[in-house]
Amino acid sequence: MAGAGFESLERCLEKHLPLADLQEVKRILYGKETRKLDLPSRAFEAASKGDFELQGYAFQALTEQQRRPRTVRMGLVQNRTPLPADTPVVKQVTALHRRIEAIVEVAAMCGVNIICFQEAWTMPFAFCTREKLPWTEFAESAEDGPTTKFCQELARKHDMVVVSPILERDTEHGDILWNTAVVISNSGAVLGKTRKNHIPRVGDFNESTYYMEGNLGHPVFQTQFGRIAVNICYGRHHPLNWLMYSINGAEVIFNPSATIGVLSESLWPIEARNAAIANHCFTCAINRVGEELFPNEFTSGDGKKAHRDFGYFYGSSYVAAPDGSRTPGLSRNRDGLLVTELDLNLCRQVNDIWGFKMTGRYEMYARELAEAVQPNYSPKIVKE
Ligand SMILES: NC(=O)NCCC(=O)O
Repeated sequence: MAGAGFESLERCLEKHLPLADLQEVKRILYGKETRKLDLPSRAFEAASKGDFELQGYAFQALTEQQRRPRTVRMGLVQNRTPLPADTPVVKQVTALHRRIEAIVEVAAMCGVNIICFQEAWTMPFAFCTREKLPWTEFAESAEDGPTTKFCQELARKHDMVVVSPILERDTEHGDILWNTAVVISNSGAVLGKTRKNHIPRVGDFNESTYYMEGNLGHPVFQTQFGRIAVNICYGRHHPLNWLMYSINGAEVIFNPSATIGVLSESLWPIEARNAAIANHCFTCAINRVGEELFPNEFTSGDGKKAHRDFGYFYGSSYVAAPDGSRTPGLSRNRDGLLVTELDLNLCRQVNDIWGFKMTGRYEMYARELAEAVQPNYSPKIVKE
């Protein structure tokens, strides 16, 4: 399994394919070509100084007679945890705040309207350990914890909507933990929060020791820059999860994630992209980067030796559009900011062509699913 040595699929194709073949391969693998965004040179300079990658692409929609283009810029941030996992908790959180602050500065130079960070961005992805302290100390209030306050400052300063996925401690309800994304308006107000609906129990991703399946359903947030939703990590394997955000009107669905190569790298380019196609919306898939080493060994319940690392988080964040086109991914091995310009009018334009909302037969599925979840249901198998 490739680690940091393999930079990205795109670089590999560009390096090895003759130009004519490369164009055809990209047409088939990536759909209609996204235009490179002309981002300010000072943004590239700041990114290079801050040692993170900066890429920018634009998706086009057709010009309409009665609606003006609804052009907005999204920022996706992928990053390593800058300090070792055994550093004191507050130091780690502060280092992450400083890192993200620098990346958001560059996003602001690039005119980003909505920015989203990776899943549980204020901490190492410690859920594999199944230990409680110190990891549960990374949990914070979604409404007024230090990270939310930090993001409110960013939102106000840069007139930017901030999507901040954190480990939430809900002091109003028994001090319990949730895997939550806080959505902060560009005014600086907390617009609301959404919780991870599907919790993995796969190998080291056995997260149910910490929090249970979200209880907030599928909220969509009306922002000044479009209607957004957040489908956290493992939720991307569940087509109905994407569907419900889309039914509630999401035009852009973020998928902040933490996932490793050995488990999901071949699924990664497919799932969020397929969700964009199936639901006539944009999807933004974000993954963390690098290896995280924990102080104590843990096992994965698979008979293999105990280990202290999780595997390789392969980055590769990308955006997919309702017409099936997608940006190249950020690299597998560097912190990065992906800036994309979207015309949200594309959602309805593609809906009018393919008509999945119209042909979806939701009433039939609602009826059949309502029957199928009954304890006395017997599957409709026709036998001789
Ligand atoms: N964080 C998380 O839900 N990871 C699960 C692994 C995956 O969905 O690829």
